[in-house]
Amino acid sequence: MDTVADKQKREDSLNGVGCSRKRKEDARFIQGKGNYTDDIKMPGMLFADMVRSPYAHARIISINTEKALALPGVHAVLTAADLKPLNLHWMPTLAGDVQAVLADEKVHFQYQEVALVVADDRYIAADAIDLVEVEYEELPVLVDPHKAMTAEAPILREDLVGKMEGAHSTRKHDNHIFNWQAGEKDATDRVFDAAEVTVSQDMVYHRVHPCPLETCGCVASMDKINGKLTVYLTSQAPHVVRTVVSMLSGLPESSVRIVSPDIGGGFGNKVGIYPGYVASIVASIVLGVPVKWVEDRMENISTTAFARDYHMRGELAADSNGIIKALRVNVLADHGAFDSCADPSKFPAGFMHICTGSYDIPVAHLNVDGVYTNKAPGGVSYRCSFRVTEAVYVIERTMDVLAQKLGIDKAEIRRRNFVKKEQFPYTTCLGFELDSGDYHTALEKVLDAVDYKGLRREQEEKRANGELMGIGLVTFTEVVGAGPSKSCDILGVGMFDSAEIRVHPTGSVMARMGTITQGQGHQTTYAQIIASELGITSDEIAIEEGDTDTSPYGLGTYGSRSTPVGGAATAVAARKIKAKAKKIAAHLLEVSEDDLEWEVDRFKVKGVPGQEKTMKDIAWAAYNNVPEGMEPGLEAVDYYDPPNFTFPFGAYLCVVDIDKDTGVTDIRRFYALDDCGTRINPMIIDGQIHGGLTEGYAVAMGQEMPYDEEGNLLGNTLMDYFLPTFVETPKWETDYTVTPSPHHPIGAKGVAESPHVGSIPTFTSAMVDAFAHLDVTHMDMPHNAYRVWKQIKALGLLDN
Ligand code: PCD
Ligand SMILES: [Cu+]
Repeated sequence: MDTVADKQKREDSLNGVGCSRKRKEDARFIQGKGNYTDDIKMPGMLFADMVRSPYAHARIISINTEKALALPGVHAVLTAADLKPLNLHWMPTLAGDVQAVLADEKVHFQYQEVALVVADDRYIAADAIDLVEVEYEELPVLVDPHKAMTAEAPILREDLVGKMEGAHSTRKHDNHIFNWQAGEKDATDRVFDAAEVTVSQDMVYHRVHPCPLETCGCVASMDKINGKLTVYLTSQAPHVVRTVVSMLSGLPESSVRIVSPDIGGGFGNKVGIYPGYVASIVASIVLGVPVKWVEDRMENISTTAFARDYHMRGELAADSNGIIKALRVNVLADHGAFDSCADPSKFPAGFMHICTGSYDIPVAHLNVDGVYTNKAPGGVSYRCSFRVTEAVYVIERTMDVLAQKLGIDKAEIRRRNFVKKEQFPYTTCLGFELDSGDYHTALEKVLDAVDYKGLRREQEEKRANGELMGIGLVTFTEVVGAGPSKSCDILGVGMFDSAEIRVHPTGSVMARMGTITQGQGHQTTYAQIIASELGITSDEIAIEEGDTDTSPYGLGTYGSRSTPVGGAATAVAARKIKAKAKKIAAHLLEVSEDDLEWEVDRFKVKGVPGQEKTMKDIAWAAYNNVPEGMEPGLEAVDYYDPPNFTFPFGAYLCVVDIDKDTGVTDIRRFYALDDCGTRINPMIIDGQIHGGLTEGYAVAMGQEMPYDEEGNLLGNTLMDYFLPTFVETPKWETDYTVTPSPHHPIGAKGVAESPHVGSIPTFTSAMVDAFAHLDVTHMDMPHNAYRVWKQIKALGLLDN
């Protein structure tokens, strides 16, 4: 007998969408049984290490490898001269520039790759590094991006001199990379000229570095007998790497296999292709044996994929009630020595034009100039969808400045300017179509939860006592899920993603995706989507990603795109299977398809109790009893090209107490409300939010990549570079609302980046708020105790 209880029981046993299922992958991780790139061992494998430049800008006069080659155990030392005949001494970047694989005549940043040593083991390779003699002639160094386009600036990229047509625009100077604009300049300027109130705030979004626990590395293995190149690589985008390797090497894609094994965190650091990978592949081809190259922590921090380094000015025009009339944003982007930003091809400034935020802004103009400096290349989206972090920072900071100028409360000014629930889908004046949102509800929920009015009263009392307490508030909108192929591609490949699902005769499932988990728990959550769609329990569904020989082509995992794109492909592929299953069920039950209805895990004949076939029955029949003319088997592939991005949002509030004598900050409270539409696994979402908030805290309060005037990076170890541990990390409070995406098959939006994107301006907002009564409108990050103390001192607040 079917009862409601029975149905519920079957539903629960699926562990499908909405269930806080424990992470399947944790069983191996917590037992030390993960399989990372450095765990890969192959017969005859050699080890590589990199000779790097001590100078930020210098000409290479000569490289002498003799002594290094004479060291017992050393097999080869590769330099640009060895790569040149193969035309591999330079490689194309995702941003349409080129980057030296091994320095060719010149070094452009400190620690740049100069030569690769290959030896019997890592220790010998490291000893041989010291024996490679490189003679340099130092050149003037350019560190300050503001000086890059001046007449006195040294020219960095001699390979580009005279080439004034860049990949994205005409170049105005030899150190200029591109100019990129969005919106309407004249119309915006006119509104500013006539506005009742305007504000303008300069801010530096400092250079930081995503810091995954596992550094970058690879094992390259050229099998000369079979002509097959296999590379184990800690990559967030293995299929793209395969395409690029094939294009560079001339090997057919079918002869290249890229495998991303377990990944110890990505955070955007593992999207790009680094010189070490190319050099290791060449070494394996030359030597005919597998070559392993794994960088150390210092190499990782100093040379791979920095993030941010945006020097921004945010301007708002408004009326005296704080209603925004126009937004103007100007950016000077420091891209380092080569433009290797990881952005979709047509977006040299990523999705910076989401800088209209959650607000109904009639007109805006965004201007971005990218320049070269003598710093490491990168420009990756460190837990953000391509410059969304920067965009949210500039609008949220400028909103606060406007509120302060008008004496309107931060919450109130946001309330007045929000895009309203009934305005969705809402097209921003810079061109994004926000799919869904309910900003007012989210904000009010947070204000109630923390007793905002009470906090403001407390702050007033504290101020009267000379104490420093700040309240930060941010209401953000992100753009994630790159993206519709019509607007987004990487090297010409559209940014769809894929899923391939096979249901076996006994009803268990093997599914493969074009994305790749780095700790997000995809093996757990994709199974939940399939479970709900097909009525098969999650535990019987195996998920595999990351091997280009077996998984369908996909663009990878970054920019919180796995759920919006890969998750959608998964649901659609499952629905294709379900449609076939329905035909088989109709055949088995000898009724028409129209007579069937779906219930949890089975098709039932409407109105005839007991006449039903479960997915398990159908799976078995798919391999021995299908309707006349139907092919056997039960599987489907879907390549999903999303119609739009998804726009998750949130409201974050932070309370800080600052010690007046030391500048030490205590994050007393941090309340984060996120809306990512349909929630697949609430526990994983909570974990993702904790992780993102912690990384946001790191960026806002401590992480930085300071360079001295000679281009020396000061602080490239974890002694200097702030990686918060359990000890420093504040306590996070999380909350949610659910506003599904109308165009996503299950209504889900991405979530993993939101906490990072949303929290960083919240910390700054709180820090500034502590000093707002003293007319401070902005403080640049990182808000470490020393910098805060200097601010306190400058304001004359110290007693002695
Ligand atoms: N609605 C919803 C959404 C979501 N989810 C979940 O959560 C996660 C996430 O998701 P997403 O948002 O979609 O994302 P993805 O794509 O997957 O991922 C990516 C991200 O992720 C994050 N997180 C993490 N975690 C970990 N552990 N590790 C890592 O590394 C990482 N990284 C980071 C980053 S940075 Mo970039 O790359 O920068 O752009 S971006 C990023 C997964 O699992 C999923 O399923 C759910 O449940 N629901
Ligand atoms: Cu970004």
